[in-house]
Amino acid sequence: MEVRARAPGKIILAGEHAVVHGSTAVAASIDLYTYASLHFPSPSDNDNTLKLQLKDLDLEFSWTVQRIKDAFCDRGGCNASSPTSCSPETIKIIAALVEEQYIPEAKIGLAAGVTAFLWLYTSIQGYKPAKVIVTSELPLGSGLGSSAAFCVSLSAAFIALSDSVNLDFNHQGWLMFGESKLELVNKWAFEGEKLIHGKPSGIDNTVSTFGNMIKFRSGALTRMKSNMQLKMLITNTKVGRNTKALVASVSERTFRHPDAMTAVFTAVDSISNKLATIIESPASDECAITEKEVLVEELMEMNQGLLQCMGVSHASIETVIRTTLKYKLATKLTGAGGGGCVLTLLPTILSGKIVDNVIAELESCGFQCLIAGIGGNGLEICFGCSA
Ligand SMILES: Nc1ncnc2c1ncn2[C@@H]1O[C@H](COP(=O)(O)OP(=O)(O)O)[C@@H](O)[C@H]1O
Ligand SMILES: C[C@@](O)(CCOP(=O)(O)O)CC(=O)O
Ligand SMILES: [Mg+2]
Repeated sequence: MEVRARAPGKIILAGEHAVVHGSTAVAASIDLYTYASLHFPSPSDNDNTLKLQLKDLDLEFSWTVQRIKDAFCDRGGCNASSPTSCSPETIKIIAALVEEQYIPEAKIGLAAGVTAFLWLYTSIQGYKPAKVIVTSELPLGSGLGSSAAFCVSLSAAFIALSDSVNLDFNHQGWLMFGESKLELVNKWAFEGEKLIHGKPSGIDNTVSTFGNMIKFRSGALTRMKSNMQLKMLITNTKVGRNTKALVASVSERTFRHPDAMTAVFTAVDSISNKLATIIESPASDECAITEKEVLVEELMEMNQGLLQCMGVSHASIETVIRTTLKYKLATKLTGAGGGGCVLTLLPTILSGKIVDNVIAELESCGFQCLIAGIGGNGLEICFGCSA
């Protein structure tokens, strides 16, 4: 029995970081996915291990089921239908299981992902032997929500083959979960994100699960009906960073300057709400589209200024901003910042030649550019698609 799940990455159009502190944010899924497949060996395979293969990173981790049971002192039955947080004691147990595995020093950030994997698997599936294979089209640790897509795809694969679900295993091709299953996956994925991010807002796992474009505030999602075809250039500065550390640094700044930071978060909230209104409002003709794009650009610039106030910009991000400004284009960071990816709005009237020139100039600085499809489906699963 095998299932494959795929979960998209995301861009945050407005409101990152502030959303952790209760402000509104706007995010959209992108058509780059993380895939997780779950395969149970048959009894004749005589395989008593739990394996996690990170295929594109050329890494495999493996534990005997007995080793996991011993570590957890056989804590008893799992419960797929009731998402729970990993306690500090269990984090220590899992940390010991992760430490036993070889993770190259340069990729030590993966330890958080492997921790989330072990928590999600043992909580949803218990101590069954299995092989889990993960591949991803998303750059890791770059602001495109790879951590959330990882947690969503794993949770979905584990839930799809749990005893509590009734699915059509003969369905051909990609299949969407119903609303209640999506909510269950989203809750589990949030628990995984907590192990990777420390204090996530939940926006990344929510947009990865439900797809499309969403407005998100204090854990609640509003699905948006976009009336605007946004074309965004995504520039990866390739400067590595870690969301957990950046989220913590904003919290520390908020602790030191509560009044100023509250004002910053309030301003971001207004920007996100205004952006959502513009995106959702109908445009009657070409001119109105251009006017809307100018407003979006202005809001992106304002949001970027406030992200600078939060201390999460970076010299590489400023280079992208300066470069695109030469072409009169607006740019803001997306995700946690500190490097990672940056968004530039490509207005509809912009010629292909200019787009090529901007990309060439950015790539000559060592950055990587891509244009992704925005607002597609969220999580999907497939029974016949092997990894
Ligand atoms: N495909 C994957 N395999 C293993 N771990 C992953 C994978 N994708 C994400 N992760 C985990 O998520 C971390 C990156 O998350 P984060 O710092 O939030 O950046 P982002 O979510 O923007 O990519 C990685 O260091 C790793 O622990
Ligand atoms: C900074 C933040 O708003 C988004 C982080 O996104 P990413 O992990 O950098 O893709 C944190 C959060 O909302 O949980
Ligand atoms: Mg993340």
